[in-house]
Amino acid sequence: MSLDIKICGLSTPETLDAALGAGADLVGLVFFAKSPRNVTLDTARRLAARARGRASLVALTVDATDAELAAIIEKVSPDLLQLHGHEGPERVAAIRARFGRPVMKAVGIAEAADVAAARAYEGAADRLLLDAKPPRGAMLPGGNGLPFDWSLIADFTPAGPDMLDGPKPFMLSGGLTPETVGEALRLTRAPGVDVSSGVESAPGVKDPERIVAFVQAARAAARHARGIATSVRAVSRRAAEDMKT
Ligand SMILES: O=C(O)c1ccccc1N[C@@H]1O[C@H](COP(=O)(O)O)[C@@H](O)[C@H]1O
Repeated sequence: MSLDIKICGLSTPETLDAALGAGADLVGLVFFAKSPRNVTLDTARRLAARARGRASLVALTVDATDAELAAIIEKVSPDLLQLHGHEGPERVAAIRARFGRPVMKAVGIAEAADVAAARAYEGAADRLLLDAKPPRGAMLPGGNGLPFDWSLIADFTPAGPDMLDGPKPFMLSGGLTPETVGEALRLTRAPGVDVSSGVESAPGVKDPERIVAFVQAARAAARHARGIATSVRAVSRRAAEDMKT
């Protein structure tokens, strides 16, 4: 099954182990001082060593300087850089070229124009993260536990029998929870999902049970979608064969 699941904002060995044990594909560490999930470089280095080879390690930064990114790469060696600030397409492309790591650019979505604006990053970033826009005056540009109107991105993944087998151009985030991720996947057919607040008992405090519940709910929804895609593929094949005879 090719759904990618990312658990973000992990800051302790216990909760990292819960995510890895549940089968998360990506685990995220936050490098942003204002966040309750912020980790120091030393903590990050220890967590990275624990996760290496078991899941892709993501370093989340917000308008980081080259010097800050260089320090993260030297100490933590993440597999993917998540850029969650105001980085424009040129800055994203420059970071990707300079540091030689894949880059996922987060784009806030509140209306159709934001979806169009996200397309501007498609050549510069390896992947997009379609997230809710932060509310006015919010301290954090993400990790606010707020969903956006998923119907805005209903066309981002092409419908059809191959919808789960193609490249993974984006992940969906913003207020996802174990209770809502199935519906989010059904409506958006997103090839990846990312969660932080929705698997916490308090801001910055991850709940191992909710992490497991989230991964299980997302996998169940993906299996269901896979079943539908397989049926569609079989029907298409039969129709094509009927046309030949
Ligand atoms: O989690 C944070 O503290 C954070 C800080 C700064 C930028 C982004 C942050 N989190 C990311 O936001 C999305 C959505 O999170 P949530 O599930 O709505 O809480 C996710 O990618 C987090 O990694």
